[in-house]
Amino acid sequence: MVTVLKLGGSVITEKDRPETLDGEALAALAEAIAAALDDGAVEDLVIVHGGGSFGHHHAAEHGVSASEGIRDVGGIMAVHGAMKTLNQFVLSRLHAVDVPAVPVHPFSAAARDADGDLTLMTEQVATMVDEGFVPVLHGDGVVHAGEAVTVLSGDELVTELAGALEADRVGLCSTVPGVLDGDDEVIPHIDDFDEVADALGASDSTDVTGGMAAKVRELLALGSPAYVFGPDAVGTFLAGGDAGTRIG
Ligand SMILES: Nc1ncnc2c1ncn2[C@@H]1O[C@H](COP(=O)(O)OP(=O)(O)OP(=O)(O)O)[C@@H](O)[C@H]1O
Ligand SMILES: C=C(C)CCOP(=O)(O)O
Repeated sequence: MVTVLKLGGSVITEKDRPETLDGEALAALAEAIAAALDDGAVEDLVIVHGGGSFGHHHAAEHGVSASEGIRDVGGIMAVHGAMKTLNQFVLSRLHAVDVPAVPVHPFSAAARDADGDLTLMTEQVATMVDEGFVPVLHGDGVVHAGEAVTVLSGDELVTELAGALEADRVGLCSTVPGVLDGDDEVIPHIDDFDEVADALGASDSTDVTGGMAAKVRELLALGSPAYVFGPDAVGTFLAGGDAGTRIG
């Protein structure tokens, strides 16, 4: 029973203040994750986190997105370095509550071809899980044929991992309580992109990878149900309950 959980960058950081952690939000999520592992609600867990004010500010500053690449090593290292810093914060908070979290830096484990299609090494993630660890991956830069380096979003990693590890449950924890309709009410279930396309916008803050519309598209392509929910519902999701919006 593999669960893939993404901690949104907009949840664990102050998204509009460069390189600022939301330590309280991260600690609360770490507690909920530790509790779910302790009481056996979740057996095998893979965590992915987004960029928030660590990755996205540098990516915007250096003009790199998921499709527009950069070759400048200084810019590449600014994005990758900031994401490694954020990853270290996430690991530390998980270690503080005895979650056996270990890092995977996607820059060194992935590539895109000229069409933008991603290949991600997942054998090491599977072995980490088999050995009782909780791998923690993150949005990152990725080498991209013909573009040098582009941005690899945490959402894309979630999709890849869910397929490769045959995940039973997939969850994206964001700042919103779910995908919202035109009246800001949570849409309980989405199984068709066009039905909700009008309500889906970009992110409110600096985000080079696309906000809610891109998430819904990625999750609908999964083939297994996925959930988008707010930080308060992470325990419900990990316990196997219906949290926020079910997609697919
Ligand atoms: N219909 C919608 N329902 C909910 N959120 C929406 C909608 N349309 C746009 N959004 C925006 O999408 C944001 C969530 O996407 P965003 O990419 O910012 O989140 P994240 O995954 O938590 O962050 P990161 O990409 O840094 O990991 C919300 O905060 C909101 O601003
Ligand atoms: C901007 C970078 C490097 C990470 C993007 O990951 P996301 O926040 O999941 O979209």
